[in-house]
Amino acid sequence: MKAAIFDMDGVIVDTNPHHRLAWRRYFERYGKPLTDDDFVHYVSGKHNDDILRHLFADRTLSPDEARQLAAEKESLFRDLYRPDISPVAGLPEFLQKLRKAGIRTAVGTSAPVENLDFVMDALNLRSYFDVLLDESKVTRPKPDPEIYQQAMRFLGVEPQESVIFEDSTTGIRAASSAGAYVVGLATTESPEKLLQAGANEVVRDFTELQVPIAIPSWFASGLSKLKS
Ligand SMILES: O=P(O)(O)OC[C@H]1O[C@@H](O)[C@H](O)[C@@H](O)[C@@H]1O
Repeated sequence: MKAAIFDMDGVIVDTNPHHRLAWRRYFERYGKPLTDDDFVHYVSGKHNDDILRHLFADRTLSPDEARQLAAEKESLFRDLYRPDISPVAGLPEFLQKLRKAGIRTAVGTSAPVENLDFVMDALNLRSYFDVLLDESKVTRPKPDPEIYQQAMRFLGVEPQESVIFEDSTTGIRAASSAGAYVVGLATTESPEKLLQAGANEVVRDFTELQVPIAIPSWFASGLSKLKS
């Protein structure tokens, strides 16, 4: 493993209960209910354009209208989440170990840059990442693999050298099509759903994970000679 790439919502921060509340209030404003099932199907891990297309299924929004509506919702979300902001359990310690082990790191989120900045700055996490990619850096949102392919390109690693951490079935499909090893975090959806979507393994949070220690190749080959 040379690189660890993280989704943000549901992986770095367990924001989905607050996103659900913000979207629910927002949907109600426009006369539509949002059930928990709807949230998982049409919202979690999706790009705002896709979410708004579901909300306003009866008309086409202009790009300007969509941008303004998304900005309104995200500002409501940040206000709701600000008092509760905290990292997913074990994440800061896990990031410190990755740094020590020389593993390159990135974030790939469908959220706008305002949300990414809000999380990085409030939790003081910026220095742990080599690359931060928000929605504006891609033309095709998840489940398309573009954001993860870009992250690997920036980090200079191959898919088989990368581990991606994701919590939504939409994000897991993106990560798995990018060809990486996928760890599902069961913050938002059930472990069964994450495995079905293509996760290679599922954990509850980062306290369950070990950082592999890099063994120099000369030492590893010496070890295998000793064994044989
Ligand atoms: O790609 P990520 O980090 O899971 O972000 C997805 C989130 O992006 C946000 O902008 C949406 O409003 C959320 O509802 C959505 O879940």
